[in-house]
Amino acid sequence: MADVLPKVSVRDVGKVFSANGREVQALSGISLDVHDGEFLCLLGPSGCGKTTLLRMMGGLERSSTGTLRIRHDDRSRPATAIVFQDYSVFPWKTVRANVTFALLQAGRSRRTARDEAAHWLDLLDLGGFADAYPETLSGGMKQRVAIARALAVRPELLLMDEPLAALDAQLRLLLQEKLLELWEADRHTVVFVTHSIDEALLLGDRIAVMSARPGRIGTIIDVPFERPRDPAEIRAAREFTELRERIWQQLRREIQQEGAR
Ligand SMILES: Nc1ncnc2c1ncn2[C@@H]1O[C@H](COP(=O)(O)OP(=O)(O)OP(=O)(O)O)[C@@H](O)[C@H]1O
Repeated sequence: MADVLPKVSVRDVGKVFSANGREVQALSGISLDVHDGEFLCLLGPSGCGKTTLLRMMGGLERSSTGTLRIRHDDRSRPATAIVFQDYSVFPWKTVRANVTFALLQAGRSRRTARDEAAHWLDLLDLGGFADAYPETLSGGMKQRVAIARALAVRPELLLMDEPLAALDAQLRLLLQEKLLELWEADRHTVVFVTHSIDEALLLGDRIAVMSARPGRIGTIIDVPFERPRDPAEIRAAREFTELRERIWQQLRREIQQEGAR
């Protein structure tokens, strides 16, 4: 009955870090399911453990308590791929080689890797920069390389940790729209960490709002906008404004509580 199991199943997960003889309880009692083909956003105050939870899903961190399971059905695809905030691309490789390398690692033949890399670079409007090195690119372009690389290997679960946070406001809007378009074309499972309520409302199917540290899942909001979404229409909708305010009030309380401790 693999098809009824969630893609990601998190049960009562806690995480304690030990640093400089001090223990930090980063997460506590996290339970959450992510379903096949769902775009789930994690939103929460700074330091509430969003990155920690995402890194656990990507196998980069172990939980201290509880269980976290990722359902991996198709062994020809990687279980996960991660896009970080800081444009983590190989600086010594060209744009094309960055993407081709990931595809070779994922088991593609050299020829298929080259063809698929070209396809993804075109989709991310990087076709004209295939032979450039990352240092010659803007932040937005570097991040598009990182996104192309992650999407190209077709992971069963794509994890994104504030991928647009370092971009300027206009570029961020453009890349949000690009991500929306690409995601709606094939609807793979995504967990996306963001600080932006607007971004979460535009992209997400559900938004998990976390409490201040130790992070817990506070509420989970179903985003009511139908797909495919038109960004301009969504941003202008009354429901968008109302939901944004509701989520902000909740975040505000969490941030104030954190500040009062
Ligand atoms: N390797 C580590 N060692 C010690 N403490 C850590 C480590 N990683 C994270 N922490 C602590 O765990 C808590 C959660 O950190 P995390 O980065 O997951 O939060 P976040 O919600 O992603 O924060 P932000 O929104 O600011 O990026 C913080 O208090 C952080 O200092």
